[in-house]
Amino acid sequence: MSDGEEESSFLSLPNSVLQRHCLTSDLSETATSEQQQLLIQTLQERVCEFQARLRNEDAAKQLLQTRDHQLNHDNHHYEEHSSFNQEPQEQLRLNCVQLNQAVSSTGVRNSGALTQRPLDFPSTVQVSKIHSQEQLQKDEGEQLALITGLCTQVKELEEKLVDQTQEVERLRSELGATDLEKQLEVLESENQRLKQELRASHTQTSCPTAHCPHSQDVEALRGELCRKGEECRERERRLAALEQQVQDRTGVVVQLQEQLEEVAHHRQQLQKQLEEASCHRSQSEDQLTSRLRDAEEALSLQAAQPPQVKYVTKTVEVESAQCKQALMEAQARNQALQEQLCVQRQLLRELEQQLHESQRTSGQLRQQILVYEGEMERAQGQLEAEMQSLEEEKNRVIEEAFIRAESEMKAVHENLAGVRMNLLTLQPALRTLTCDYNCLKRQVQDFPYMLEKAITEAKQEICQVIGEVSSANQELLRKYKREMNLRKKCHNELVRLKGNIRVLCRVRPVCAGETDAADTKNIVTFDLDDDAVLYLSNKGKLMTFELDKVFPTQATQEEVFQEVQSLVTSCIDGFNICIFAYGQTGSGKTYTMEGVPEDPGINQRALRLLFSEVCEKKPDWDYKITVSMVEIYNETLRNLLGDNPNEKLDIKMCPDGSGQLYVPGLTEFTVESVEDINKVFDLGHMNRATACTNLNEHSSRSHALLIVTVAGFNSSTGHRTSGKLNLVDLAGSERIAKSGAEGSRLREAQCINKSLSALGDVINALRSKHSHVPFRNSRLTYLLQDSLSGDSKTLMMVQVSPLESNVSESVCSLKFAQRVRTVEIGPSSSSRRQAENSSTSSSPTHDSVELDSPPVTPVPLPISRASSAGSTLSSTSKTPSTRRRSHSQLSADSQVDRSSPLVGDGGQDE
Ligand SMILES: Nc1ncnc2c1ncn2[C@@H]1O[C@H](COP(=O)(O)OP(=O)(O)OP(=O)(O)O)[C@@H](O)[C@H]1O
Repeated sequence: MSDGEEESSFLSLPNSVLQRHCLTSDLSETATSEQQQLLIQTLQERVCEFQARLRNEDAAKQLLQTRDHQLNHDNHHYEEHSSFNQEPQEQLRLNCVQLNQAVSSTGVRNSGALTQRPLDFPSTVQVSKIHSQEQLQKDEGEQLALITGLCTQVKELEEKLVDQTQEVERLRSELGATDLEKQLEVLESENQRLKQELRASHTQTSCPTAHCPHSQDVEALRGELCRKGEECRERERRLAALEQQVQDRTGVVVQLQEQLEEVAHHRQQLQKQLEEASCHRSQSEDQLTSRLRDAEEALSLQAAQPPQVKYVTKTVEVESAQCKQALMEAQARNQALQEQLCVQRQLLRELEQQLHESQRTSGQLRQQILVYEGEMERAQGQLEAEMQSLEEEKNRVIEEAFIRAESEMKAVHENLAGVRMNLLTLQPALRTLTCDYNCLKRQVQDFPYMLEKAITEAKQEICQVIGEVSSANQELLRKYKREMNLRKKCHNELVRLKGNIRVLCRVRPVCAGETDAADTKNIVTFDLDDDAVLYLSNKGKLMTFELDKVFPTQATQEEVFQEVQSLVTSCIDGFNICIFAYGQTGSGKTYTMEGVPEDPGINQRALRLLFSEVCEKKPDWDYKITVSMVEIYNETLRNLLGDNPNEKLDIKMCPDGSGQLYVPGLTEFTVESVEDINKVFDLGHMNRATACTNLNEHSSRSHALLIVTVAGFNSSTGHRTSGKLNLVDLAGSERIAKSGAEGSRLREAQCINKSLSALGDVINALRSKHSHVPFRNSRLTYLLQDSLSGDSKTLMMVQVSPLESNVSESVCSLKFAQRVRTVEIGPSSSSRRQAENSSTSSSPTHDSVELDSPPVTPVPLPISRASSAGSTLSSTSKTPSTRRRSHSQLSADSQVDRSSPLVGDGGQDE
């Protein structure tokens, strides 16, 4: 049997019962219709009552929707304010929203189910049988179990929410007050305290700190400290922001919790209402059941009573019309009730469909709840992991900051201790400095007065010292002049003692090309004990020659120059000097005078010595050195430094009537260095070479003169000096008979012999004090007139060849040299010089006159002719000497021994 059939039978039960009663008894039918009416009224009242409850449930549903909307709004607000751990929070928020929606929908649907359930009971009460009632009770129990399960889940979710809230609170409390944070706070407070101490110490020691060696360290540490403080403050700000976020989220969670509590409370109210409705339904059910039972009992009692046929028949007969009418009406009402019952059945079926849908929705919601729970657990796990990592990160950062702050604090402490120590050590120094400063301040205040006083005293002292120095300077200058004159005189005397005419001899070595020849036997020997003696082996006889000095073959250019440099120095003092190189051709005259580039001779060394001497006398003396080069060939005078080397020069007398000679057109070059000398020598050699076809032969047949003039001026004394150094490379002295010359060679030889003979005559005349000195017999003596007369000094370097083939010429040269030497330094002359020395010492007046007199400027080129023009010796020796004597200087020439005539071998050829 189906449910519809059961319900139909159940609903039709009263009618069948009534019909049966109507057939059996009119009383029972009347009672049944009244009961049915009462039942119908009761059912109608219950329907109205459940409709009112349905409206209440709709109102509750709207209230729940409103709260859901508020929850969504709060969740949205929570989402907007969430910035910490965005992803897990977002997930949590979505889960909460879904959960809330699920709870809301579940609540709504449950409430809907609950609101629909009371409608079931009247229908069930009216139409179901006992087993149908049990089925309904079973369904109701399932729904109640479902609601209870949902409530349990809601409670669990609430508990989880509470747990999460507590966890958040715990984390927030941990964030706010961990040990590390406490340590950090302690460190920060300690940091602040140290900063204040450091600031105070810095304020107290602002001045000493400027000199503190650790000030830079302190400044650096202070900067580091400020930086760390900034970091701490930044972290504090971040921590405060995190706390603020946590507080905000906590507030949101609390709000959500409150809303959930409200929802739960409302749900509990609804549940109570549901329970009340269930209770009320069960009561109504019980009442209906009892009434039905009473009605059945009444029917059974009525059926059990003996039938009263008569009365009934009568009654039926009497009341049949009325009963029929009532029956019709009852049937009509029954029909209406059946229609209503059909409607209610239809409604019941719809409600059952809704119940099924609600059950299906509940299953889906359960699954969603499970899904949400899983997601919530996962989100919670992620949140816990994130919180754990954040916690670890926070602890690590705090530990690092703590360690760093500790080390920095230690360093700051150490530096502070150092600063304190420095302060302690600086304080005494500061006191000392203060005392020194005060002392210096007083000194500075007194300084102007002291300075003025000191300046005045210094001025006086300086004036006094200047006066003393000036007088001492004058005295020194006077002494200097006296000493200079004395030195000159001494030097002059030394040179004079050596002889005004000195004769040296130099023997050249055997040259490389001469060693293989047959006549290369060395005929010259020397005395090892006496460097003035030379032995010459001539045809088996050993001839001895004594000269002033003999240079052996191995003598160097420097050694030779050592012997002549005193004469060069005399030139600076204003004396005229003549240095001759005499000897046969190839005996080494040019080598001695000019030398070779790598080993220069007397000419260049003399000029170098002049330069060095002149430099030493600066700045008192200012010297000018000029150079001329002249060649005399065949009694012709040629200017070797001029533009035209073939131009012939002449010796003329000055037109001013002074009687001095000069050489018009003679070129002079001022030289100041060795480079100038080399240039002049190169120019002279070049001009000499252009005027001849064979330079070697030409040089052998001509005299070469290098005339050096040294003019000095003393700016201190105003004195002037002028000396002339004549360096003469004479032509070869070999005899014509031996050379066998003819023609031009014969003329050359005649000119050479003439000039050499004239030189011998001049020296002889000077020696003999002849009234006439034949200077004009040759161009050579005429040109050297002023350098051969007076107190001039002459050095004759006799060059000798060591070869046997040249022995006769060597003998002639040596005899000539020895006679020249004899003229000056004969025994009588030496004794006279000694006597002169003794007379010098015994004649102070004469000596004082000589010593105190400055050197007289000798007659420069142009050459004075006064001596040669003089007819007597006195006049000859007088002219230059007189000039010197006019400057209180006596001529040594007056002491010359005139006993030995100079008519030697040099004139043998004539
Ligand atoms: N002391 C010496 N040491 C080395 N070589 C020397 C020396 N003297 C001369 N000679 C050499 O002897 C040679 C002849 O010398 P030098 O030309 O100087 O003679 P001279 O007398 O000037 O001849 P002339 O009258 O022809 O000019 C040269 O080659 C020179 O180098």
